[in-house]
Amino acid sequence: MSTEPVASVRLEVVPSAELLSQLPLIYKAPGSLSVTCLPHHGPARTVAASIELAQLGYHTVPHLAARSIASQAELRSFLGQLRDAGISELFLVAGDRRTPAGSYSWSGQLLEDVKAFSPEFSVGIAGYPEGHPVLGTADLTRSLDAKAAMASSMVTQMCFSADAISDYLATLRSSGVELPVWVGVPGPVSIKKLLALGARLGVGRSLKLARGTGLARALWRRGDFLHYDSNRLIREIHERIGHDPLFAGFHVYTFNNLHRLPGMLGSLPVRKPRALPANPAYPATI
Ligand SMILES: NC(=O)C1=CN([C@@H]2O[C@H](COP(=O)(O)OP(=O)(O)OC[C@H]3O[C@@H](n4cnc5c(N)ncnc54)[C@H](O)[C@@H]3O)[C@@H](O)[C@H]2O)C=CC1
Ligand SMILES: Nc1nc(=O)c2c([nH]1)NC[C@@H]1CN(c3ccc(C(=O)N[C@@H](CCC(=O)O)C(=O)O)cc3)CN21
Repeated sequence: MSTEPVASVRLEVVPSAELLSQLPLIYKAPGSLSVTCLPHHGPARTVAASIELAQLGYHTVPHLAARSIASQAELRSFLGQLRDAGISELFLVAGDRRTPAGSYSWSGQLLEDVKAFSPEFSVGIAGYPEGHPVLGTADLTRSLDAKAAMASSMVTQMCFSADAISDYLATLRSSGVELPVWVGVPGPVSIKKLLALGARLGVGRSLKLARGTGLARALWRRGDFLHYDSNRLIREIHERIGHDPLFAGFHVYTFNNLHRLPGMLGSLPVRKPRALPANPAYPATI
């Protein structure tokens, strides 16, 4: 019998009208989804889309960006709507809004209120295997120390290095953080978009690293400089940390580039569903 570990997968999607009609065609419920909260969208859009996706039967994890939440009253209202839709897990992050919309300026503050108002939610927080372009290591460590005890899991920022992720898990463990880690990897996306978004989101260091390693090799082997295929990176990460008890699975940043997802999901080293439905979906479901 193979001792090869299997992984779970979760897709990160951006809320949009097309998503709700197109996603079910290629990724079947009850797969897991993580729904972004971008500054120019605002949290109400994330909440509304998450509720619709949950109603379609997905395990849905809305992002709540602290700096985009206007007030405690707004937070209570969002939590009530999400709970009523059967949603039980959130991802809390500071968010990229330059000026906070209300009194929440970082995710620890938001986490405290979520736990005070609706302790039944489990909460994921962000992790940075390669640091953050603006926040220093001391800031990140302080923030993690403050949040870890209230959190149930971590999602890592997009990263192209299996070594960096493996080292990060070791650092977490040595600092006593034992949260299950969803490892954030890019999905199949055009190189142009990846570079543009990466620079804006602050994953420049990772991208620079990737040019010399996994990214460049993957592109070269495929003879395809237009699209990035993260299967190789995923395999490398899986080989390195697939057996680690802290490894929760892959969090795939899809950027809603759905048409290339089937090929990627089909080749992931993921947990297969126990019983295949009559018209099998891609096996990348939990
Ligand atoms: N990893 C991801 O998926 C996402 C990451 N982000 C980025 O991550 C940053 C940090 O988010 P968390 O890990 O939740 O950090 P956090 O909320 O735990 O904050 C860590 C420290 O950085 C400070 N800080 C956070 N955002 C700041 C900002 N925009 N300007 C000035 N100081 C700030 C906080 O006051 C705190 O001292 C966001 O601001 C954003 O750049 C945003 C959305 C998603
Ligand atoms: N700093 C930071 N902020 C984030 O929001 C973020 C991260 N990092 N790291 C990982 C993921 C990736 N995220 C993103 C960011 C942008 C798009 C995106 O598609 N942006 C489009 C606009 C989409 C729209 O308006 O509907 C763009 O062209 O900017 C998707 C996911 C969210 N997450």
